[in-house]
Amino acid sequence: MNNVNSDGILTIKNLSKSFGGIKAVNDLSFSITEGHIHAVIGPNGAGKSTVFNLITGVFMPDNGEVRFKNRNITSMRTDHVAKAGISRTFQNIRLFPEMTVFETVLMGTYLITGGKVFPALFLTKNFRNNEKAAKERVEEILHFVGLWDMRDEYAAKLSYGNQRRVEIARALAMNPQLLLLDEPTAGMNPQETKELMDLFSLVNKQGITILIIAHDMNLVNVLSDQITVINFGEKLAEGPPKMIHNHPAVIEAYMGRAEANA
Ligand SMILES: Nc1ncnc2c1ncn2[C@@H]1O[C@H](COP(=O)(O)OP(=O)(O)OP(=O)(O)O)[C@@H](O)[C@H]1O
Repeated sequence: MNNVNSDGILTIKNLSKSFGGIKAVNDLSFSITEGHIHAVIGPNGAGKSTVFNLITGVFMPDNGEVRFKNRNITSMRTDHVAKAGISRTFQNIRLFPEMTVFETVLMGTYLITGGKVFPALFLTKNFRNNEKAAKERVEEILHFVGLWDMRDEYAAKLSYGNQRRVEIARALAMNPQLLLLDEPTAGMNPQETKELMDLFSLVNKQGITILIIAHDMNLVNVLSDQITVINFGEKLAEGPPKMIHNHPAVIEAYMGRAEANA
């Protein structure tokens, strides 16, 4: 189970993390191929969000390694992980109530502008050039995600589906090579889900590799190239959607023993 392709854009090797007595992630290894949409699925409490938090430096692993583009990023600070080229959205949408859509996405470009106080205060030429480039980038992204007409509205007042788009736009503003999406369609209606799936495909076609956590089997079956199934923090199965869909251990873990036997 722990054989991993170490040529992937992101490789996790023997990763473990416990909280008290709970092994949230247990000796987990997998690798994501550049350009793929890779899904991580599993029942509630399986350890999916913990994996994201270990990749992005929110938690330090007890054991194991995270490599991004052949660079060891294990336990790297979250802002350094973002600068290295990994950005993410959260399971619970995190938006500032007093910021417009444009301002929120502009925040994501601080990696381009540097976000430094001195040049901002004295409006240095460099700062103005960076600021102009950042605003142009935000405009481009807002058109891309379909939010340009809502740019001056408060982000937190938009529909749930559009709030999620703002989060995705903010993540894209950081120019990621790898985008991590933690249950991006949770709480969405079928129409919003369909539209977001189309958006993820478009993002992927721009050359951005995607790692997505999802509960919705249909979503991952349609969207992903590869699926890693985890349960109790361990890898249960891995493969393309067709293989995972019919995997008895996955059906049992994911949908319950009764359905597996039906
Ligand atoms: N900060 C924490 N402190 C203590 N326990 C935690 C913490 N984060 C996660 N856990 C525990 O680790 C286990 C894995 O949780 P995690 O949130 O990673 O699972 P998940 O697969 O993302 O679940 P869900 O699908 O419900 O979001 C759970 O038992 C959870 O209670």
